[in-house]
Amino acid sequence: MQDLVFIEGLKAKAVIGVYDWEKKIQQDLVFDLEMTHDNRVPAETDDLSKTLDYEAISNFILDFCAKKQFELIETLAEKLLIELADKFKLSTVTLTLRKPGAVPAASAVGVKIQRTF
Ligand SMILES: Nc1nc2c(c(=O)[nH]1)N=C([C@H](O)[C@@H](O)CO)CN2
Repeated sequence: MQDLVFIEGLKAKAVIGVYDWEKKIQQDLVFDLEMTHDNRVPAETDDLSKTLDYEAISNFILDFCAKKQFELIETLAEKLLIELADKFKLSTVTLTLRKPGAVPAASAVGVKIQRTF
């Protein structure tokens, strides 16, 4: 198994959706991320700068959601990963993005994507 740094259940607010009423409100989104990283290097040096800082990455996602607006969660997921990969030098990332309120009969709906940069 490859080493990972992960973030689970990160809750963000965003203006997101295809319908007119959705463009006037903020809705909940929930992010799970798995990012491959060789964790032996930070473990040997005990140095935050040698790892993927899950706090900085979480804050980047919250800020991205607060500032950007899209119709599809697919678009948000794709554009977010491109910016995250550039800023944090990510290798392979798996992102699960849930929109919990979208289908009341479902506990959650969303998308899952994996990209290698
Ligand atoms: N695959 C997707 N399907 C749907 C999306 C989406 O972003 N991706 N969005 C909507 C609406 O915005 C919906 O969330 C409103 O409740 C419908 N289907």
